[in-house]
Amino acid sequence: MSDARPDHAVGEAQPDRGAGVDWRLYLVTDPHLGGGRDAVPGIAYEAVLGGVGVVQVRDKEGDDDEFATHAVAVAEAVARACTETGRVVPVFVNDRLDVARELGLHLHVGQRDMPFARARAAMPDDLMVGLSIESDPQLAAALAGPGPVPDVIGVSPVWATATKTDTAAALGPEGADRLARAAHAHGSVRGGVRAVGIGGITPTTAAQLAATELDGICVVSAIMAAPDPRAAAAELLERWEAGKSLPPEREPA
Ligand SMILES: Cc1ncc(COP(=O)(O)OP(=O)(O)O)c(N)n1
Ligand SMILES: Cc1nc(C(=O)O)sc1CCOP(=O)(O)O
Ligand SMILES: [Mg+2]
Repeated sequence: MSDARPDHAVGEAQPDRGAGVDWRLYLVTDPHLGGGRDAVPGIAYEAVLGGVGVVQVRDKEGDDDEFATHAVAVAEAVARACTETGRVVPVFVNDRLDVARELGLHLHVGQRDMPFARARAAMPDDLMVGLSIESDPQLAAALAGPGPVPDVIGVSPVWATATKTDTAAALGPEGADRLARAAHAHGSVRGGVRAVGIGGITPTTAAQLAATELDGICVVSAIMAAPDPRAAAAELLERWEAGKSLPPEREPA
């Protein structure tokens, strides 16, 4: 599992919106695991101080107005942490296109939400749209063109998780690596389509993914349910980085 990346300078057809984003550690929020909706902004703030580089606001309950109020609170907390750290941390909205548009936030959709092409067409050009990918055929379809491709894919799930039980079959590190390679090889975005793995990622499993071509790991419970979200984020990042610095596994002779 090498780090080699193709050169995408030729044939670029889509803005590289994901450039400059620190994809290594992506937090998806959850109001229940976090101890209630009101606790989520504080957790997101702490998580960014601990090293989270991307945040997605996910809350399946409530109407769009309630969700928007919640998303504003989370985005403001992330902005405060960015001011303190000098970093730029993009905020995605899970599922809700109208809220993302209204608030000027990025959007993540899944295979059972609205079609990606519809979401992309409705979103402003400067905002990212992410898509969940559960299989090779789904990725092939997402990259087939001729329309825009996702700015980032959530490779899902890497492992089974109690946080979301209606997932596709677990891909494992090998499957996640295969999908990340295919996303990176896509030629219409200069840096390739970014890929983060989601599902069952903990400090223990994070290091196993560092050897893949994923750009990062995406977690819910490992940060939302942690007693100290800042320390949890820092530990996840440390495990990811430690895994990156291990020598590559030798091919059998
Ligand atoms: C980064 C990322 N990847 C995958 C998902 C899952 O999206 P989806 O399949 O639409 O499921 P819900 O999160 O909407 O329940 C995600 N949210 N983020
Ligand atoms: C939000 C989400 N989507 C998944 C998918 O497979 O599409 S798994 C998941 C939850 C991941 O939670 P945890 O980090 O606690 O395992
Ligand atoms: Mg969804």
